[in-house]
Amino acid sequence: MMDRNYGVNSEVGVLKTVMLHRPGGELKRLTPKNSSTLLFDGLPWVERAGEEHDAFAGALRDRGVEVLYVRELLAEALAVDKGRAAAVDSLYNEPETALENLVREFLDTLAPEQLAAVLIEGLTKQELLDQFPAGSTAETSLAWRMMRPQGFVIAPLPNTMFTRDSSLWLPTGAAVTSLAMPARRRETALTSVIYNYHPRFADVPHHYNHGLESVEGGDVLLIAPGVLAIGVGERTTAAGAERLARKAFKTGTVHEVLAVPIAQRRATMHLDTICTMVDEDKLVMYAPAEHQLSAYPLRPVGDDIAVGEAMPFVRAASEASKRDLQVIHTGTLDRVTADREQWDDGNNTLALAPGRVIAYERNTITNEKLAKAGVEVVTIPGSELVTGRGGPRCMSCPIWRED
Ligand SMILES: NC(=[NH2+])NCCC[C@H](N)C(=O)O
Repeated sequence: MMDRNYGVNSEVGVLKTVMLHRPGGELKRLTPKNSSTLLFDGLPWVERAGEEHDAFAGALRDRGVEVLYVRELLAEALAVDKGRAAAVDSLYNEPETALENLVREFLDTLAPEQLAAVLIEGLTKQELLDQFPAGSTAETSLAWRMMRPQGFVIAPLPNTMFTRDSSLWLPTGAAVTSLAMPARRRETALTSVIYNYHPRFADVPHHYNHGLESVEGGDVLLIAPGVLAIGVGERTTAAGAERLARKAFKTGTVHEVLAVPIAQRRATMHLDTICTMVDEDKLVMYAPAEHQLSAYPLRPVGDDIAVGEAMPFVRAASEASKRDLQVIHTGTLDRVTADREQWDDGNNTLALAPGRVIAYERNTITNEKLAKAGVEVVTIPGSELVTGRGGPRCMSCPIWRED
């Protein structure tokens, strides 16, 4: 690890480099009609969301973290011919149609930055007609003919700001994940383009890919060096967790994986909506989960794996990490505050270093409890960002942490 500037071996090691996406035009696509399909619980005020996100990035930079942006990395990867071809090809899985040809022709006219914007923000029929009046060449396409002007020729990706989910990093390299929800699947195609074609990542080994069983980064917690916890629920399947575990064991850097069944509900879509590590021996957790969560320990045995008996999660995590883990509860013990602050991502913290986390300012009770437990809490605003149901951990993909 010495001379590499990537790799993540714990949730709390000093954060050096992180990938974010500043939300923009793709959020302007959200309407009351499409927001739930696009996985938002409200319609964010887009400009304010951008400002809140800048405060998040600023809090990271002020503490010495290098912030990389998806849009810029993508544009740089699209400047590579093969990267551009892969990105455009990822839009289609059928043989050519008149509409596809038209879109391809239009995309060919775009500079890398513009192409990156369209791939994230999407493109409507009307926008295509305005920018590329040759639209009539698609008259032989039924899809084109029947599409309303506001219909999407390229669907927007409003969840791009949750960079946690479409890839994750192990000590030895990156794993592009396989997203479960149709509204998000294309995000991983773009993440792949970045990791495959951006010169910064040229030498990085890949440990998963987006064609495999579904796994989302929000479900994967590196609770201690060499120990992964993987939530199995709405977004990550048991088969996905098993596949990732096997691949992680092959890297030689992970020696235990805890597969943690979680309820298949929106409020608990990922393991990191239920708990996150705030220090080497502390985690913040939705109180009812402490006694409900269980874990199946997986260990490598030669080329295969052994699956142990399910046991209480906190005990399994303490044993695997050889630490007596202390649980700090979200909100208060009455279910109302706990449910509210869990829903608003009170336990979705991002560790900057052991005992130092970024959290939404709105979850005042949880933040107070963290402070009382000796955790330094750096707060950021999130009134608009929270409408997408994700907090500081979901909005960040650590690429490099110190060991
Ligand atoms: N790691 C996370 N908890 N990510 C939150 C993702 C939120 C996003 N709107 C979704 O439903 O997919």
